[in-house]
Amino acid sequence: MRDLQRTWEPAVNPVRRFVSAARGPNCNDGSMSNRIAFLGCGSMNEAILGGLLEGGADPSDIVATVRRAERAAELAVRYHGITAIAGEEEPDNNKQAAKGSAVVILGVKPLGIADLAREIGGSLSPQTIVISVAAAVSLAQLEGALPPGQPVIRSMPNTPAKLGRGVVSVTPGSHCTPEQLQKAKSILKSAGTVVEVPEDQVDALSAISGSGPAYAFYLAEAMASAGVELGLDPELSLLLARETVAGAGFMLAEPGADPSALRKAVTSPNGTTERAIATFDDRGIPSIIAAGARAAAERAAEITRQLS
Ligand SMILES: NC(=O)C1=CN([C@@H]2O[C@H](COP(=O)(O)OP(=O)(O)OC[C@H]3O[C@@H](n4cnc5c(N)ncnc54)[C@H](O)[C@@H]3O)[C@@H](O)[C@H]2O)C=CC1
Ligand SMILES: O=C(O)[C@@H]1CCC=N1
Repeated sequence: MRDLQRTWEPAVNPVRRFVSAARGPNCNDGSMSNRIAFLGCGSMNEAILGGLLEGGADPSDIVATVRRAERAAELAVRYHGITAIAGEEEPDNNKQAAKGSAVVILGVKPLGIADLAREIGGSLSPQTIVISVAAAVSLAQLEGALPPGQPVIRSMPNTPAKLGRGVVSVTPGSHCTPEQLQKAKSILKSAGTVVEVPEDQVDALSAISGSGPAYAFYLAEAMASAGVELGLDPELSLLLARETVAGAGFMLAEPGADPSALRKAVTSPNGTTERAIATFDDRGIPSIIAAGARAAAERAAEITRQLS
């Protein structure tokens, strides 16, 4: 097998060069390497990768696979020292990355997960922990596509993982030992708060924390549009919306923060905020949000059925 440690220098020389691996597929003492493979490094896997590096992970322990060479170059420049391999250049990229990795994180779309799991099955060590971040792909579906006995964890992260502020759920499969679960948790905690949930709660969790960042961004978009409607300059309105949602997010991140108490602290009796919140209540915003979350969870269940 060729060395996995590669870097890119597109500003100077767009041609990939290979340098020697810091660690081989297995350490000399027979233990697994520390390598973590991100197979399918798009939005979600990149966010986790970024969080791990922010948390102090060694870039030479990280390998990422993608389809396009341009994307591999982008990742290798953004996260200096990692290895990024494009399938359009090396069709066995996923197998190369999986081989010798202690942890493999599957980050392709739900429909592609089983094919990817089957593709890499023969390259995994029996101890390699396979983590899937895909919505709707069940542990049974994952285990069915991997070699018998492979340790598997179903996870549902979210994109603030990139800043180490994500929420990452873990649900161990039937062959995952407590030590392997602990190892996965200790890796994922660089990406944010790790919670363990039973599998029958993953779709609900996904509808709140997995999709949730999009709801917060949607709120910021709506606030920015509302400001323009009230006559603000669009650039100023966007700035106000972004900084306000971000600032409120920081307040929510304080230990013990209570969203209801924080809201009340902004809402003077008979003041302006009270009028806005009353309008939101009249229009049924809480039930609209609940309906959206329910629709997200139902869609996850629908995809699971389609994959069976
Ligand atoms: N985006 C999000 O906020 C969240 C996404 N997820 C899950 O993460 C998974 C990925 O979603 P996104 O990152 O949003 O999608 P994405 O499209 O941004 O990323 C998928 C990446 O996989 C690559 N890819 C596809 N097939 C490949 C293959 N055979 N080999 C190597 N690379 C391949 C694509 O080129 C792309 O870069 C999905 O299963 C989704 O359910 C879970 C939680 C949140
Ligand atoms: O929209 C999706 O399907 C993924 C799963 C949770 C967030 N994004």
